[in-house]
Amino acid sequence: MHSVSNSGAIKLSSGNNINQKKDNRKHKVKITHQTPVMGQLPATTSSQPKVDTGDHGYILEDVPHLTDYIPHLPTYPNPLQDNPAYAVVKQYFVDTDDTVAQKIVVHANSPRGIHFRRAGPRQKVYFKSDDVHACIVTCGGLCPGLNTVIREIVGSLHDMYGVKRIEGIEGGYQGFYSRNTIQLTPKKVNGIHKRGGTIIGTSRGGYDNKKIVNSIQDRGINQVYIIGGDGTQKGASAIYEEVRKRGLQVAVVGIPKTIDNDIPVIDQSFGFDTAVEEAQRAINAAHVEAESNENCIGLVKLMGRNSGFIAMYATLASRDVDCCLIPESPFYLEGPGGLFEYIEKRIKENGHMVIVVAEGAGQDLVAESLRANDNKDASGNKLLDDVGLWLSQKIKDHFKKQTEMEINLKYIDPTYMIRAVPSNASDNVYCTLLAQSAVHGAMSGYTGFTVGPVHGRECYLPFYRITEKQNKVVITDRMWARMLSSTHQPSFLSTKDIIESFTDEAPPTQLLDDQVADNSLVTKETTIC
Ligand SMILES: Nc1ncnc2c1ncn2[C@@H]1O[C@H](COP(=O)(O)OP(=O)(O)O)[C@@H](O)[C@H]1O
Ligand SMILES: O=P(O)(O)OC[C@H]1O[C@](O)(COP(=O)(O)O)[C@@H](O)[C@@H]1O
Ligand SMILES: [Mg+2]
Repeated sequence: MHSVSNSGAIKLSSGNNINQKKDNRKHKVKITHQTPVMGQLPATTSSQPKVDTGDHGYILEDVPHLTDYIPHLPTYPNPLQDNPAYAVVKQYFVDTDDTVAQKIVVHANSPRGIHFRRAGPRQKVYFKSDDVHACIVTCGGLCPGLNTVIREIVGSLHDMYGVKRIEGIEGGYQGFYSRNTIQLTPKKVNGIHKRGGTIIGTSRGGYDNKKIVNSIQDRGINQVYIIGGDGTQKGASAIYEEVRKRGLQVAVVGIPKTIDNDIPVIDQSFGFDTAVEEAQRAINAAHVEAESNENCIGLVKLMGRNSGFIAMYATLASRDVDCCLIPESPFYLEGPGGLFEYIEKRIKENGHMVIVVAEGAGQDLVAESLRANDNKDASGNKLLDDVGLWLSQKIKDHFKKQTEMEINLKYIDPTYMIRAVPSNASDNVYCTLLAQSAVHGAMSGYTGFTVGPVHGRECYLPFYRITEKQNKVVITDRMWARMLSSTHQPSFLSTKDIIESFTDEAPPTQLLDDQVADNSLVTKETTIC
């Protein structure tokens, strides 16, 4: 029997008929009374996706469980059942069959589509509290909220499950085999959410799968919490595979971190909200400078290597920005419809303007005028040329040589100031949910997964789902249109470009994948709304 909650969480259970009727009426969907065929596929070998199917096109993209490769593991009652704080919560434990729909905008005849396992505490756990030896590692660039996640993992393990042995791995992945660990206790992490950075340190590079798993095995660690971006999660997935190959009872859990918000599937990544808020300060400063000086342009560079979410949201929030440039939207400088023409128009009209540029924007243009740069950082990420400095120079040169107009340009690069701040209140709550979900998942025996909200519900996601592609701003989407209409900037796109953007790759849509044939639907229903 199927039931659909308002939030999109779908429950596969033998629930009661009254609820069934209510849901059918509410959603006007004819649901036949058949039990979904769960568990049809055999337990997977490593690195194969674990997929179950049910009726009406229902698909569960499940995450691995320790019992997939270590059968007959003993279980224990969840200690939370005796926790007074949760005593009043009705149905505190998540039903093992609860799943969350990936896409919630559907048509009457839509197949039910892809679902993910709902996160949360289970009735049975696969670790005795006294036997748990957990570790936490943070990798990649800084992001507001890292300390909050650390604090909340420690708090959840300790307060909910009575776990005492928790270690921080110092300085990212390489810390597993080259550094000492830091004992993490509730006292040690008290108040760290009010500080930026990560108390256990982070790094790029230094990933050595065998050495890391040896270290996990030698230290007797059986729960590994790995906080980091796409590179980190790829590494976490390989650690899980190696742990599984060795047959270890070790839960490997990823917590996705990216200030750029470029991780797909999840609603948003932690620290993004804080970054957008903090970016307002830089934009305000640029606006104050621009307004107070004659013919002045305030130029702000914001983070966003491949995705322009911070720039787009900061622009939309501010309303003082006249032009926002992001990696997903190519632009050009010279000629009709170009950036210089628009700047000239705005300065003539208004006497000043504010431009926001994401760090990955216009890299093709920058590369044309500077020597080719193939430099990479320690993790193998391409090092970008500074588009902010390049654009400042280009604008100055153009106005000096080509026009009568004297302009004044103030350039602000707040990158490290933004990502070094502590997370704001909303990110703190979000980090708490992520950390609690991660801990519940590991204690329940799930492994090889990452956590995150899908339509507001915390889910367990297979690693491949979040590492296979990057989340990008869809420039044929309503959100980008909202942004364009707030700045009045040119779109820099011809009709031909728009048509090509559809044919190159169909934009993501809320509708299920096999309904994406008609582009008129796609433009109406997209992921960000
Ligand atoms: N494909 C990969 N496989 C395994 N480890 C990786 C991979 N890409 C990056 N890493 C490791 O993950 C860590 C963080 O990666 P990085 O790209 O710097 O940041 P992020 O995790 O934020 O993307 C580094 O220690 C790096 O060596
Ligand atoms: O200077 P660093 O430490 O290499 O980091 C710079 C990069 O990190 C970022 O802040 C993004 O990092 P994450 O997506 O991993 O959070 C980018 O915007 C920027 O290019
Ligand atoms: Mg990355």
